[in-house]
Formats: sequence, structure tokens, C-alpha cells
Amino acid sequence: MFSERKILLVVNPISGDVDKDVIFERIIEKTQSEGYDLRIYPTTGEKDLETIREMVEHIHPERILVAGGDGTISLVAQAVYGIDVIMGIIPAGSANGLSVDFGLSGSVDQAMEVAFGNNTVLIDAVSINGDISLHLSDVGLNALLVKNYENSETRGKLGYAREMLKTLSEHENFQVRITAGDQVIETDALIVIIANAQKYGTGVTINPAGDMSDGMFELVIAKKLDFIETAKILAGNTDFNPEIMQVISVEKADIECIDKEVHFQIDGEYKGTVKHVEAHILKGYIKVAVP
Ligand SMILES: Nc1ncnc2c1ncn2[C@@H]1O[C@H](COP(=O)(O)OP(=O)(O)OP(=O)(O)O)[C@@H](O)[C@H]1O
Repeated sequence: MFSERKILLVVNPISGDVDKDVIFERIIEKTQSEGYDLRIYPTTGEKDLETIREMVEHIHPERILVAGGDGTISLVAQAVYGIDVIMGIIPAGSANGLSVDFGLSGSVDQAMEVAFGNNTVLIDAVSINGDISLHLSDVGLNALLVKNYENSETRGKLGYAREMLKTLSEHENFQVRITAGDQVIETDALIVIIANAQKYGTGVTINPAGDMSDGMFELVIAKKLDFIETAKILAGNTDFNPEIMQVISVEKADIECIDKEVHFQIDGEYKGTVKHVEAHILKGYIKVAVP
């Protein structure tokens, strides 16, 4: 059957611990029953961005579905930047931070309903040192945790807890100068988070004020580990002790690590150490189907 209504499914065959067969079955059933012409692109890890962009320009799909983790979602968002297409997310990664922020529970049925539904939002992205972040990126403690976890043999919650303890014992605070408009903050820091969204994939809310569509991103600056301020942020409170925690909403920021190179991660992917980070908002980057 020839159909003008096309769907492109991009699937990462190696992501997470998820049986992709169930996802394939559901999508094939759904697209057949609704008369869509379904095309499937399994990522290879090589030149995926260019290939997806070419396919989208050639096929003109109504929707592009992504079955993968945050890395694949971000890849697809970059590939279709500037093209009018709706992205539907079927969470199939190991952490799924973005899906958690979009209110997707992890069930294939719920994700399918949302991905084919009529509710959409245009979300912003943050350009960071030329890379794209849709979710949460940071310099400092958490980036070192991402590095340690990527390098460790163990997986799951126990492995995560073990790497957290190791990270806390290895981490050193750093001196940072943050320039955002006419604001300059110079401080000792444990971590500086560049947050487009609210929650890490673990479900922990780190940026209660976060809104992916408001044309701003937040810098969450934690100056030391403090139980009360951590509890406040987890409870959704935004009234912090500025000696310990500071959150500012900005469109653009320069982060200079003054005394040393600091670990850096973008959306869960370790990027090495940096001394300088430049971040600016890219408003209305991609249209996403949401609950
Ligand atoms: N066929 C493939 N073989 C090997 N690597 C691949 C393949 N397809 C994609 N990749 C790699 O998979 C990574 C992206 O994984 P993705 O983020 O989707 O899943 P994840 O890491 O399991 O999940 P999460 O990001 O939620 O933790 C990229 O580094 C990409 O290069």
C-alpha cells in the first residue's frame, strides 16, 4: 500500500537493557492500522546524524519516532533541526533522563500513545562549547561520577552507589568565575549544572524551576555538600542559602574554571576536562510529542 503519511523510526539496537522486538511489534501494528508508511533506520554509531537528516529530507515523515536513550534522542533532534517534524520518544536507554522529564513512565504502551498523540511542545536546547544539550550537563562532581560509572564493570543501582562513594572521595572543589550578562559570580564550587530540564534520570529533581520551553536555562551552582540545601532542592524548594546553593536563570553564560581543569559531561556523556565552557540557549529547537 502506498501512503502519503510517513513515519520514520530511528532505533538504537544496542541501547539500554530493552527488548526492541516489543517496540517493533507495537509500532508496526499501529502504523499498519492507521495507514502510515513506516520506514526504519537502525543506528550504526557512524555518520548517523548525516544519514538521518538525508532520510528526513528525502522521505518527509510526519513524525520521527526514536527508540533509544538520551544520546539517540539528542542525535535525532540535531539531525532534524530546522525541519518541521514531530519527534516521538519511546524510551529504550539505560538512564532515560529526558523521558523522565517528559513524564514518560517507561511503559511502551504509554510512550506509543504519547508519541502518536496530538499534544506537542517546542523545547529549547542549550549549545555548550558547540555541542547540543537538551537535558542536564555539568562541570564538577557529577561529571566525574559519569566518567567513573562509564569506566566501571558493574551496572545497576549497586554499581552506581559504589561509584558515587569513589567519586565523593576523589572529587576536589574548584574555583569558578561565571559571567552571565552583567552578573559575575566568583566562588569555590562542587558542581555547576547547566540545566535545561528539571530531573536527572534517577528521578532526582535538581532544578525545580526548570522549564524546557521558557527560552532560558538555569545554572545551579552548589558550593559545598550540604544536607539541608540538598533536601530543599529535592523537595522542590527554591529558597536556598546563597552561601551554599545558587540558581540563576540565564540565556547565555561563560563558565571559567580558574584553578584547574574540571570534569565535564553533556546529557550523561563524559566529555573530558575543561577550563572554559560557553553556553547559550537555542529557543524552540525541536517539537516533541508529550503526555
Ligand atoms: N549499532 C551501534 N553499535 C554501536 N554503538 C552504537 C550503535 N548505534 C548507536 N550507538 C552508540 O550508542 C550511543 C547512544 O546510546 P543511547 O544514549 O541511545 O543509549 P544508552 O547509553 O543506553 O542510554 P542513556 O543515554 O539513556 O543512558 C552513542 O554513543 C552511539 O554512538
